[in-house]
Amino acid sequence: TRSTRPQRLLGAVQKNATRGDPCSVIQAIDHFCRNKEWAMNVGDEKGCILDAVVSEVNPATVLELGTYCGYSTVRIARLLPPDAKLITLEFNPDFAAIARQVIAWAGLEEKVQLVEGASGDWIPRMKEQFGVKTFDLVFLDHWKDRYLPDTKLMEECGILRKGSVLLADNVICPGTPDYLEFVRNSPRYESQYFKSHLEYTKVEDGLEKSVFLG
Ligand SMILES: Cn1ncc2cc([C@H](O)c3cccc(CNC(=O)c4cc(-c5ccc(F)cc5)cc(O)c4O)c3)ccc21
Ligand SMILES: [Mg+2]
Repeated sequence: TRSTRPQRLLGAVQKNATRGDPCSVIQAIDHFCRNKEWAMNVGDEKGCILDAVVSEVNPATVLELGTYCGYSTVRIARLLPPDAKLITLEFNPDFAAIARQVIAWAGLEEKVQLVEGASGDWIPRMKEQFGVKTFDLVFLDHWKDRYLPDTKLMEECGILRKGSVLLADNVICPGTPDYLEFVRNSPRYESQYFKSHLEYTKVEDGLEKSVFLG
């Protein structure tokens, strides 16, 4: 039977990237998506903004909502200090299977815990299951209508601390209007918009960085 796009993306990584070299994995995926098949990775342009925020926060604990093929997982994990931990949630088993192999090809398995399941089910279990008290950085890139409910859930579960940074992809395209209105108007967040473009296109998109004020 015909392969899937994630399978073809993994093939491009295994063919063109060097094992243990995260930058070559990132380049191989960006080349594949720009020249062969578009895929919904955060991409190179928004990826540079993601890199800057990760470097600024220098997080010990990161939560990623929506792994997909692991592109942003690799982008983030490659910048983390040695004993930092990235937990990434993926509910789609086919995406999870590809992402595990992409993360392994980059040699970043030690820093990444990929959990198969839905954000709503796992956010309440972070403390007991993984011994994580709070997250220094959360990258939101899953279903756009889940950004707001999951942010409220993270607050309720106490996994955000004063200064925790939320970085949300696609706030313009496909768009997350309810989330944007919330973080921009809530007194409990200091929000900033980073204008960019939808991955591999000229369409406007951007990242919203929101600092939880406790
Ligand atoms: C609950 N829960 N918990 C974990 C979890 C994980 C997932 C999956 O990883 C998953 C599956 C399908 C879709 C997404 C969201 N991503 C998008 O929909 C998206 C679209 C576009 C775009 C833009 C323009 C187009 F024309 C078409 C697609 C550009 C982008 O960067 C995207 O991130 C995420 C889902 C729910 C989950
Ligand atoms: Mg996205």
